[in-house]
Amino acid sequence: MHRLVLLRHGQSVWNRSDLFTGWTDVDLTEQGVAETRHAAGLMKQAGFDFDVAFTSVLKRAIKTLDIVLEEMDRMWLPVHKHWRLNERHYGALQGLNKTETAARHGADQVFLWRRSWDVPPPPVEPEDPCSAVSDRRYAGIGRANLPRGESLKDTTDRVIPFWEEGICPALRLGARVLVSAHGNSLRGLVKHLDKVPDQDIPLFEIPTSRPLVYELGADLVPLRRYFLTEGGGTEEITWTRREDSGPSGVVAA
Ligand SMILES: O=C(O)[C@@H](CO)OP(=O)(O)O
Repeated sequence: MHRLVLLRHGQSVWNRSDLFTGWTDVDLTEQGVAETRHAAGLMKQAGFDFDVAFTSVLKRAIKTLDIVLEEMDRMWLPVHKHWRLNERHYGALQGLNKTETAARHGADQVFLWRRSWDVPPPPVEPEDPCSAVSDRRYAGIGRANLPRGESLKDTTDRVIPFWEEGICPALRLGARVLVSAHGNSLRGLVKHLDKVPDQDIPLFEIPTSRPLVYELGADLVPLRRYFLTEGGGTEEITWTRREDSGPSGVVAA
């Protein structure tokens, strides 16, 4: 059995202010730091340990990982940072208030932008300060490959190559893996791992700093998935058939 823990970063300054964040590099709030320390405590209490960690190139996920490794006295572990684990690029929505945007464009449109599988947000222009074009950390990617606004599908399509080439080899070697990333890069990974139908993924949310544990079989097929809870407890995720979504329809209970 292989164990993988997926951790969405703690509350960020822009989570607190209800702003579309995406690739904007914002910090954790005090609450985000506290809830991350708490998450580390839950993992320690459950007897978890890690051999390698992966994170994005955004400081809210990096700091979340640093806090966990410090709390678990594992600051010496190898850490790999990769832009493919970044949050979904929110295009021209980055920096806008989510509630005000819903008032302007309608709640249905904003729900499509935020939670649909394949509707991208309006793209950002390369000259816009929200664009990643002039950001040195993305210099090696090539302008043509830099996202200007991603749907969840686009995000998943760029996360999965790193999952397959960066993370799976470590799991196959027997490493216990921690991934500190973002709501949508992790939702995309969950969709891929559990083959969640497109119409059901909008219903699945990952709270900030709540360890999501996957137990994977020898072929890295998920056997069990659960959130860690207080006192070493677990909250199982069971993908159950949903009546109105056809034979393949599943939804997280
Ligand atoms: O703003 C963002 O980048 C994300 C995560 O906070 O928001 P959403 O909940 O819309 O996916």
